[in-house]
Amino acid sequence: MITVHNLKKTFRVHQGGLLRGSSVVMEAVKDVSFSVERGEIVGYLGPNGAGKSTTIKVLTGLLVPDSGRVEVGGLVPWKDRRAHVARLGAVFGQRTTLWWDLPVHESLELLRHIYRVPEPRFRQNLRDFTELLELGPFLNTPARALSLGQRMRADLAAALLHDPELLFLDEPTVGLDVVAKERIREFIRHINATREVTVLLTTHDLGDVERLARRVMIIDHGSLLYDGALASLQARYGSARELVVDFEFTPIDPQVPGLTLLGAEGPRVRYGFTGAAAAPIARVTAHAPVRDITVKEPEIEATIRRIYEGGLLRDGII
Ligand SMILES: Nc1ncnc2c1ncn2[C@@H]1O[C@H](COP(=O)(O)OP(=O)(O)OP(=O)(O)O)[C@@H](O)[C@H]1O
Repeated sequence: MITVHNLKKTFRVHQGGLLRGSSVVMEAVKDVSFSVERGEIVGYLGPNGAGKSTTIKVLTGLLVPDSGRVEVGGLVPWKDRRAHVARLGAVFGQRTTLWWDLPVHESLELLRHIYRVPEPRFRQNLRDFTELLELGPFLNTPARALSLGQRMRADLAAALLHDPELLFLDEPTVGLDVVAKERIREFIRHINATREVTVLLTTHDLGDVERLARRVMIIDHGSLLYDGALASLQARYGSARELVVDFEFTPIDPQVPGLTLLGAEGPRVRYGFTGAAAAPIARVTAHAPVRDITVKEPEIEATIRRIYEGGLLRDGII
């Protein structure tokens, strides 16, 4: 579906004013290669300024790269712009594609004309999305009067009305409460499963990634640092699992052979371990009488932070 080979995009950045100042070349995307299969949901992650939007803009045909080969569904985005755009949809959490003063259904009608969606297909899609996204109560409301969650749902419908094969989602749940986030994620999963829509998801919300994407790509300073399963990222770069033990009494010596002591506060002691929990639990219970034990999994958030901060994957470590 998507093939990107040695993609490079630079910007000339002016310093000290356009007329007199000098300019430097900023390498937003350095040498990025990846491919995405039809029907995949891929999380595209990276800290601010990493190069995510630049990649997406090239993929949508908005920017022409300096060099590299890019094909989406057999088309070169910036060359076959019209045909390309007809096959993709996009939702940007931070802004809307709806007309601000028009009732939602009129925006959708306008998009039907722009994308030349056949009338029966439009009706069917509108029916489906109205039901799945519960658009009914606000189809007659202008976009400016929608809540953020309603606006996001209307934007998703707008992006999918013309049956795109590929969907770009940029922060699709930003600013929403947990219930609204979950509803949007459920819908994305649904259209991916039932319509085989390929999804490229850029987000800072790792909940989106955990719930939607099995595969993640991580970019930083314009270079791809990781491309693979979310699960292996966690297994390879996540911190250790944690055993939180409440002993019956404050142990005289909280050290347990084979476990890493992370901290002790009265009878509550935390240990780090890797692998299965059974053996560490047996060790702890043999050490002193135990009242309660919980296992804390390392958070994906912490793993990704470690990668950004430590440059863990840079310099050929992967
Ligand atoms: N039009 C432009 N002119 C000059 N520099 C740009 C332009 N667009 C992006 N850049 C620079 O390129 C780098 C990559 O930016 P990009 O917007 O792709 O990052 P990002 O990963 O999408 O970040 P964010 O998460 O903040 O959206 C940044 O240093 C940015 O300042």
